[in-house]
Amino acid sequence: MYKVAILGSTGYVGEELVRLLYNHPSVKLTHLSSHSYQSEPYSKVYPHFKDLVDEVCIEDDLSKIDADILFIALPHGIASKVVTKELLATTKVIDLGADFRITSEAYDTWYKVEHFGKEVLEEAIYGLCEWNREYIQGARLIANPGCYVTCSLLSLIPLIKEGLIDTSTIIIDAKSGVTGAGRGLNIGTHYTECNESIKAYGLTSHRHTPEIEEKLEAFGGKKVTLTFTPHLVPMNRGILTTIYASLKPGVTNHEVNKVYNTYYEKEQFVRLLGDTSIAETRWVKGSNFCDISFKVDERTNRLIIVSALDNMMKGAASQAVQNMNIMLGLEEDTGIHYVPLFPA
Ligand SMILES: NC(=O)C1=CN([C@@H]2O[C@H](COP(=O)(O)OP(=O)(O)OC[C@H]3O[C@@H](n4cnc5c(N)ncnc54)[C@H](OP(=O)(O)O)[C@@H]3O)[C@@H](O)[C@H]2O)C=CC1
Ligand SMILES: CC(=O)N[C@@H](CCC(=O)OP(=O)(O)O)C(=O)O
Repeated sequence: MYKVAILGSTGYVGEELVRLLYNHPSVKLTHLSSHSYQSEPYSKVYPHFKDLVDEVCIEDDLSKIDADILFIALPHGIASKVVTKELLATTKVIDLGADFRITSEAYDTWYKVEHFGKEVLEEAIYGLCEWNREYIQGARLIANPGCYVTCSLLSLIPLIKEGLIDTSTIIIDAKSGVTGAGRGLNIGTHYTECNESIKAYGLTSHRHTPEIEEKLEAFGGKKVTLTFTPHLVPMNRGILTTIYASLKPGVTNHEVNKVYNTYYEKEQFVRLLGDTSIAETRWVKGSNFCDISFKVDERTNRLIIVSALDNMMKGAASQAVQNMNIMLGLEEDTGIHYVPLFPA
């Protein structure tokens, strides 16, 4: 049994990690950290864990944590202080925040907080499992991708890699459930402020933009500058990305289908709906699936890709566990092969 610690265990992503790892056959949850709930039983913070996870939350003092694997589910800006070469010498780390996902230059520009871990940043491996397995296997530090980013990258990388779309025309119109904003109090996610309304935010400035562009270039092989506009939707979970791009001359529906199949046919967590049904957040809730659908608009010569995943699962916690499974040489679907929850 591998010993696992979680920093930020009381946040939404931390809670999802606890749920998944509690059921994971190869790990034992040994340290659940919290600032606000120190010395409180975890099941008091989240009563659905009663009689299941009653362990007491501890402070996030790493000198008191002896774990084989450390998940960090803290707001960005903290992990870069916590992760050191000394820590990595004894512990595999999976960070679910943004601190190790992008170059330090992009981080400085878009996050505007000091990065304290530049010495370890260069050894971080980007944990987009379907595209980076080979490197994840030997990694000591994983940067788990962002939720909007996972949905966007899985949809776009094959098409860019195979030159099917004009990379100067990409527009990602994305929607997120409210859990995407975390559990902390925030006026924008107060019930009366977000219910019965849909709003766009972060126009031209959302922090996932550089992550999407950087990784499309890394995995797709072409420099991309795109428009990314996220929206907050009054639902608990889910990411839906509707992506528009002009097709290169002569590219047909058949070719798009073929390319997706080439890359994802054998991927158990990417489900291809082709152009026969359209991806929806409800069909992936509580699962590690990313559903991808598309339609060629022959009138405008534009491709429209609609993809969905659960922001707390494939967009965060279950992808992090998938990364852990790869790092440890376990079956990749161990503890994360859930049928989506419906109705939810
Ligand atoms: N929500 C989502 O869908 C996704 C989130 N992420 C990323 O995962 C990370 C966690 O997100 P999420 O769970 O949503 O956020 P939450 O706000 O729900 O949880 C954050 C956690 O960190 C602790 N915390 C807050 N501030 C501090 C601080 N200053 N120092 C130490 N601990 C602190 C909080 O609890 P306590 O006070 O008990 O310590 C809480 O446990 C973030 O980096 C986020 O960007 C990534 C993908 C998707
Ligand atoms: C709805 C909402 O507010 N979503 C968050 C993104 C989710 C998140 O936590 O960001 P990372 O994936 O980078 O960690 C936002 O737009 O900032």
